[in-house]
Amino acid sequence: MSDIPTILKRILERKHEEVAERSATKSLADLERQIKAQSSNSEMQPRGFTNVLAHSVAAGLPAVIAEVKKASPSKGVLRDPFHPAEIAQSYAKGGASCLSVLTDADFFQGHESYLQAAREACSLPVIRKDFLVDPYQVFEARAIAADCILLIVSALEDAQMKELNDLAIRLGMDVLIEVHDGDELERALRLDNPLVGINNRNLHTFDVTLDTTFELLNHIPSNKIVVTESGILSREDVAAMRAREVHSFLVGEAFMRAEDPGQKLKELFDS
Ligand SMILES: O=P(O)(O)OC[C@@H](O)[C@@H](O)c1c[nH]c2ccccc12
Repeated sequence: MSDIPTILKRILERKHEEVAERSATKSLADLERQIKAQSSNSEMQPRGFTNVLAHSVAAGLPAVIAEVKKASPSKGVLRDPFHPAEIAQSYAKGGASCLSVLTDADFFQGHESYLQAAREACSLPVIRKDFLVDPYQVFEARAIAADCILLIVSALEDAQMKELNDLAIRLGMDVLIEVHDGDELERALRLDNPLVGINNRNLHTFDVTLDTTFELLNHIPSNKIVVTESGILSREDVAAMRAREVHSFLVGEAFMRAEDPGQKLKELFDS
């Protein structure tokens, strides 16, 4: 992994430190016990992230994974003040299929409590958006009731990716596998997983182009659900994707900059 980009590399280094710090405070065994103790609580049951997307797509409707994100390394602060529960309710009202909540603190000003607050405020399935490099973080995701995790192919070796994927599934969560180029896609397709995210943002340079999705699309078997991620800003962007049979979208910035995020969702996606 010598050529991983500096920002991604910095983030991943920090994630390894974070896991070391956190597991010194709360052991993996403690986390597992917590998950077990919570498992009888119906509020904690996984909400079926992939299922919700699959239903929309089968009905020919756009499925929007609406992101709760205060800031990003490339754009700085996107929303201030920032109230995850209110944003979640607004998204639910606006017709979102699922939520994506950034839990990374150091680069995205996210927090685990934001995921919990957003999830409690609605009945939508939620993906923990973070940089997962260790099984500890997968257990952590389930402990805060995440319904799905993100795995970024460029951040992981094959064996690690499979380990984290299988663990998430064992814990009842779904997995969104994120790719940015053909090599990563090939690696992602080796996992038996229905959800493939194509990130239009290059994590090396932060450049965004929707062509990333258009180019990789032809190499994805039709039984996969393709989620186009990042840089969806206008109704034209949405129309261009739908014309190519891409019906699932992960959108953050366009919503976060709007006064009423759910209203903005309707503006972009209502026909
Ligand atoms: O804000 P945008 O351009 O609509 O993008 C949302 C989402 O795709 C982006 O936040 C994202 C995609 N993959 C990630 C991995 C980590 C952190 C963030 C991301």
